[in-house]
Amino acid sequence: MTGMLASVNSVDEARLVLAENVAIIDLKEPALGSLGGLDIKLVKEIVNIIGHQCPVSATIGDLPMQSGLIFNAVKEMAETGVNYIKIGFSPDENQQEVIEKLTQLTSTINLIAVLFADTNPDFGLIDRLVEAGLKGIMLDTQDKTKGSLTGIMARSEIGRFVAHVKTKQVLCGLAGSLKLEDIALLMPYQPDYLGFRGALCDQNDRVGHLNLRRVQAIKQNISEYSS
Ligand SMILES: O=C[C@H](O)COP(=O)(O)O
Repeated sequence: MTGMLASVNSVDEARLVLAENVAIIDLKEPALGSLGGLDIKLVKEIVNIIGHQCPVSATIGDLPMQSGLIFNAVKEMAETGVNYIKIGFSPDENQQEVIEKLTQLTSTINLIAVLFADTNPDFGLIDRLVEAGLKGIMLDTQDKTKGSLTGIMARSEIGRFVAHVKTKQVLCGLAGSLKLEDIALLMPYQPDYLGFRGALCDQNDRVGHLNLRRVQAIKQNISEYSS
């Protein structure tokens, strides 16, 4: 069963997608980058409003691969009560150090690693992230001007990613400027989540406002392929 992850940046947007029964409400500030971090106080406010009606994830921002910086940002975000914290893993010689530092947190905080399809990600990282105790791995895109995940990475590679993550029995998500028509291309791989921001907004403008009809159309389309 594949669920819809919807990225939002305000109380109003969170309420809108909650009413549409999305599977995960993802808190981020798209204007600040691919994984732009939302103000911590606002995250806390939204988490309190959502209560336990829907799982909530949040990003810690597009941070460099510095273990102390990421560790502190995760700890701070965890205090908001979000269910999942998403961390971007850009190719960098410090990736292993970051993973090792995060093992101190993975028994108490649900961490999701985000690999970027447009940075030639190393799928060998999947095993190391799971061994460190992360609860899920997503594929997304870093440069939002390059188009959809399906145009950036060969579908065979996307399928290989999903299959690999699923064998590890952690959550598997796909995102990256996904459009309505990408749903049909990606559903055969049965990821746990398909994540959207731009396609939910007027004119596919990810820094613009959510459009209810677009949210409904994408939710409906995923449901049709799931049933
Ligand atoms: O986690 C999902 C992302 O927010 C997707 O954003 P995007 O559709 O603008 O690439």
